Amino acid sequence: MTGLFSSFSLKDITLRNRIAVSPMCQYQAVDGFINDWHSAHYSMLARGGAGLVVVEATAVAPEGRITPGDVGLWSDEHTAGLSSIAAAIKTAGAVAGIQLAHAGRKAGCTPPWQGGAPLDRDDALAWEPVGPSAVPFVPGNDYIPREMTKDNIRQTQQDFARAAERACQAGFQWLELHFAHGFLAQSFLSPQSNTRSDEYGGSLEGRARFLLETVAEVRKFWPDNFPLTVRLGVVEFDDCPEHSFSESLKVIGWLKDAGVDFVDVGLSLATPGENIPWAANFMVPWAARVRREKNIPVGTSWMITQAKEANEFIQDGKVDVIFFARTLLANPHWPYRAARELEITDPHAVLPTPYAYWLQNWSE
Ligand SMILES: C=C(C(=O)O)c1ccccc1
Repeated sequence: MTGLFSSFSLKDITLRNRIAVSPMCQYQAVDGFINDWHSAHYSMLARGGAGLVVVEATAVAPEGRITPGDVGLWSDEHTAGLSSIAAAIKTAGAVAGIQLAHAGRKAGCTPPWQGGAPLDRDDALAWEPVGPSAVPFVPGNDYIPREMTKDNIRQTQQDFARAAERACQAGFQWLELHFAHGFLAQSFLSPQSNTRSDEYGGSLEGRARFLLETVAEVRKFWPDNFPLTVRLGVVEFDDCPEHSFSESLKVIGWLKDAGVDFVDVGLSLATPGENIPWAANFMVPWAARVRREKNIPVGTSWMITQAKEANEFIQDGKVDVIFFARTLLANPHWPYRAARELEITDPHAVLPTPYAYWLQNWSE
């Protein structure tokens, strides 16, 4: 019976259940390197019973970091640390995934708990952001990205490809390209941020070109038998969400043709003024439409917290995998709680043996 605790196979990879740890930036790295924080963080989440653990937005270039504390994979030297994370995730029984990112015009900021604003220009850690056009994320703000040249574009696409190659070398088996949240790829797609008049702007084909060319380059280095996925902001909640959604459906068709196997349906966040309809499960209907209209497996996230609802979304064929973020931060053993609530046979078995043994006959 399909449900939250049924397996999910894509290419040669099988998830033990439909619960994914959503990539969640920790902003604890130094020069992109993994440290004890990440080791404990990802081991904790992987031992909680999820089927897939996706490592946080990992920068493909130093200037693509959201903050100086972002994890990086722009250098061969980063591979060893991430390989230990991939190994820990797989040892715990989950599939190891990683999200590759470039924050574009949203790069070079402080972590959200320090305000999330751009670093002071005289901060030794600061750098100039880049983007499709010299259009700031905050209208009228003087934190203006440098417009990328075509050489810059090609270099960034190669950065994604080489980072994908390193991710495979590190042992990851699920790759997510971060094409959402107003970061670089999303900012090429959105006419709010891309005012280019060359082949990387203007028409939808032009605005999607960076995404499609990046997928084509990554496809050369990421094994065909492992899932190549994207997190894509599919809707801009402006005065006509259906317009951006219809564009996104076309782009998803092109991405599928280019070799994308799965879409993690996300938010655009291309501009600060979006009127996001925050509510429980509010992205599920959008994900279900993508799945139905483009015949591609999907996942989604945002304010999904209830096991019975999540189970129904899978059973009803609305989504294939659910990406949980704060639900799992709040309780890393949430999958075990969900298994009990859904009355799965041997719910304790979602946990590693040393935990499962002591919980097999336990009740509160
Ligand atoms: C740091 C983020 C990411 O990696 O996507 C993010 C950005 C905006 C909202 C939620 C998460």
